Amino acid sequence: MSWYKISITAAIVSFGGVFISIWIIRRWKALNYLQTFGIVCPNKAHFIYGNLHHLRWSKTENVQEKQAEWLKKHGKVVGYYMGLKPRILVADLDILREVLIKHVNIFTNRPDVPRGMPTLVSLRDGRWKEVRHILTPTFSLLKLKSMFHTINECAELFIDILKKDFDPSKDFEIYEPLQGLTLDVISRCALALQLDCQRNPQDKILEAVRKFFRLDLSRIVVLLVCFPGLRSFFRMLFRFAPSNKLIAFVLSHVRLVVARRREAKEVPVFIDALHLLLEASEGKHVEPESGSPAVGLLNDDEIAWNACVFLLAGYETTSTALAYITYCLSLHPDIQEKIHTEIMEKIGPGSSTLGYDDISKLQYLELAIQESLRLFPPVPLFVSRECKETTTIKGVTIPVDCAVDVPVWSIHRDPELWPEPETFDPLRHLPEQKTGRHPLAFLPFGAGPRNCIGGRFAMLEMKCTIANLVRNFVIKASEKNSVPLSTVVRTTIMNPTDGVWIKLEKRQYN
Ligand code: HEM
Repeated sequence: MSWYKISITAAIVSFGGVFISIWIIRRWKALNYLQTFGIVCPNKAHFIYGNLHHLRWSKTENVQEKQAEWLKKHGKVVGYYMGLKPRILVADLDILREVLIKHVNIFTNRPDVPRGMPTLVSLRDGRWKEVRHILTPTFSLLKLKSMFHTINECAELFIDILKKDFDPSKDFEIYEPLQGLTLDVISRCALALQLDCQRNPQDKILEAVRKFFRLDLSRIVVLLVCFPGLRSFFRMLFRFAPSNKLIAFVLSHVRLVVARRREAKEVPVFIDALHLLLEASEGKHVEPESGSPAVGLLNDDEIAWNACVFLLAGYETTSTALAYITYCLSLHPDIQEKIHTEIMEKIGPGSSTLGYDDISKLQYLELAIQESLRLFPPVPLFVSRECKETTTIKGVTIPVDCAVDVPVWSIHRDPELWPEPETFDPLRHLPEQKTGRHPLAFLPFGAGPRNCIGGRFAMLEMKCTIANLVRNFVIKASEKNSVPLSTVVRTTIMNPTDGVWIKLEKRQYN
């Protein structure tokens, strides 16, 4: 071999050696980042995955159970790594109050949400604040009142379809019909888009959003978590991915509605989210904080994406919550009967249409819904904030770029906050029972200025649906459900793995 070939080989080997050494040192340093700030990391992080394999690949436990185990063993602040990304699981409610509420300027953004989609969920810093300000009035009490008629119409159709299809001798899977219901409701209330998913379970949009939430992106997510440097490459590939096609499909429908609205220049019967978004695009609505009028305006992309996010966020979360409530009531006939008695006393028997004021009288029903949200929070892993500057709270130093994760499921089942946490007891949520309990002990909708914008809307929809259901049927337990009910978190929503099975018995009134 000639000398110059030897020197080229030697140069490549040395260059490769230096490159690999730097890569190893940088990874090693990254995986010791939290420890240098005194954060306890209970499990040794894998050089490639971090602690991903501890959380996501267990055959016996799901993510939220593993988190609960760490917190039980190692205290209320626990560090871990998703790939190289440092994260701190914080179950100390005083620290969480500082993070979610007091220091919102430092903890403004959600970590790891895909960038490039200008939605409320993923927007950052000042732009998030402006868009949140524009969209907050969408679900004010007044607007909710004007939406109630539409919500109840969909709930009544749900009951009619159940009555037509039901067979008292058969077990009935209720999660899928509930998904049709919630998509009909949110598409009408947020976008004035008349879908008919309940009568047409093959509706293309329903199928598209269903597929979107069932996509198992786990392998790609694992790669991205382990090698964040690959993100731009995958962003390019995602254009061709099925999930992107589904979003594009929903987006194109939303854009069509936007165009029709603009042409017609009509004001809808009630002011829906799309109307507010369109007004914002014309500068009628916004008071930009920056002083420059153009900054506050929404562009067409932001309108379509945010309308789309309402559709997605409002559909899966609420149908999942409703499925768990139905499940809890099927196991607790005594509580179901109390709800029925309340309906009889406050509204009366018969088949009169429910009104907004009727629903606000049903306090015990609201307590039962809250208790189901405590035991089965549909969004248990999404309350999370990225730290913009190293901050010390109650002696715990949270380093810059680290994510603070709120273990909602563990907090909701902490026996110090909730005695006998496995017991389904709606009365825990009575105002007098709440005194003395930390305000952050219950966070199914997150907390602070970045909490769920649709929480009140979801509560109204759930109360209306369950009131209609309990008024017409006795919900009975089915043996088809696993005990305890098996759940799975694919991305953000905790779904019942095999749906929710119940039996229904029609109520008879004279
Ligand atoms: C039972 C139903 C629902 C549950 C359990 C739920 C739960 C949550 C949670 C836990 C968050 C994160 C909050 C945080 O980080 O502090 C969130 C955010 C959000 N939710 Fe919901 N949600 C529900 C229904 C809805 C509905 C009906 C809509 C819209 C119509 C909606 C729209 C959103 C949006 C846009 C965000 C992001 C807010 C922001 O970043 O400013 N959600 N939700």
